[in-house]
Amino acid sequence: MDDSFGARLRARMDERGPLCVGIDPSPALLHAWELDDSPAGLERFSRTVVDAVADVAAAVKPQSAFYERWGSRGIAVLERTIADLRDAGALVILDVKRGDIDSTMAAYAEAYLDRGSPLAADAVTLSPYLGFGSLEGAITSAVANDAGVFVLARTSNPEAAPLQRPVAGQVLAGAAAANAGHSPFGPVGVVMGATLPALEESLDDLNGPVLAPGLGVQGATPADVARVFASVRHALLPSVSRAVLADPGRLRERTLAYRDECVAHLAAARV
Ligand SMILES: O=C(O)c1cc(=O)[nH]c(=O)n1[C@@H]1O[C@H](COP(=O)(O)O)[C@@H](O)[C@H]1O
Repeated sequence: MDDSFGARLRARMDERGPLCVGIDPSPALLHAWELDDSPAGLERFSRTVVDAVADVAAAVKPQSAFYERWGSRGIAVLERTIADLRDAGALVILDVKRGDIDSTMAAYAEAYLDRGSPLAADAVTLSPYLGFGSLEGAITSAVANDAGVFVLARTSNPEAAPLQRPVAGQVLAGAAAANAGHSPFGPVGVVMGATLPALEESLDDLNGPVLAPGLGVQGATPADVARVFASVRHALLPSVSRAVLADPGRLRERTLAYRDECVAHLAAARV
């Protein structure tokens, strides 16, 4: 059986639809949930999200920053959250946006991708701004561990374009080269913001998944995502955090609503 990240992700997307749900326990959301801003609050928040969405999302994406705020106690909660997600059958994309050079990058890969690590996820987000080649060790490690990486290409935030536009072609070419020959997807996904008004770069040769955060609070709708990413609809993972997390009583309902809207708009989208 093919146990690669690409095969596992493909199976989840076919089974559950394409939605990725973020776990972003910000101080504002902890407050809205009437939880303490504390490791105990983080843990309660994370467990509640895991219970509500782990079996309906294609992937779940914990945002490491909100756990790192609490130092070792926060990281301990993140470890348990990753374990809970895996026990519940969810694919975990750990959002850490790491990027560094040779042995340092290798240490990050060991922390987040090595099967034996307490923080091992199915995939991590990586930043390519030390050169796409600096990620090579992490990509090799991902393949060896049946894991994946998502490399920032065109992010959802408004200030990103002047820096990223000139180099996005290199990022996409590097990802496509690493994915060549893999089926159904290679190990290297890319991050393309759901808020992008249009695709300026072709994703036709990527042969990898496309993570598109920015649904909801950042302004993108399922219709926008379907319009912009119609050409790669089978590889698209739209991602939402705050718009689903805002109300603890409606987590599952909002997840299913976003998922169903994404499925419907993607199915109807014209290339
Ligand atoms: O890598 C990411 O997930 C990411 C990339 C990007 O371009 N934009 C972006 O918002 N994200 C992350 O996706 C989440 C978005 O959260 P919401 O705006 O609440 O849906 C945050 O954890 C961001 O760090």
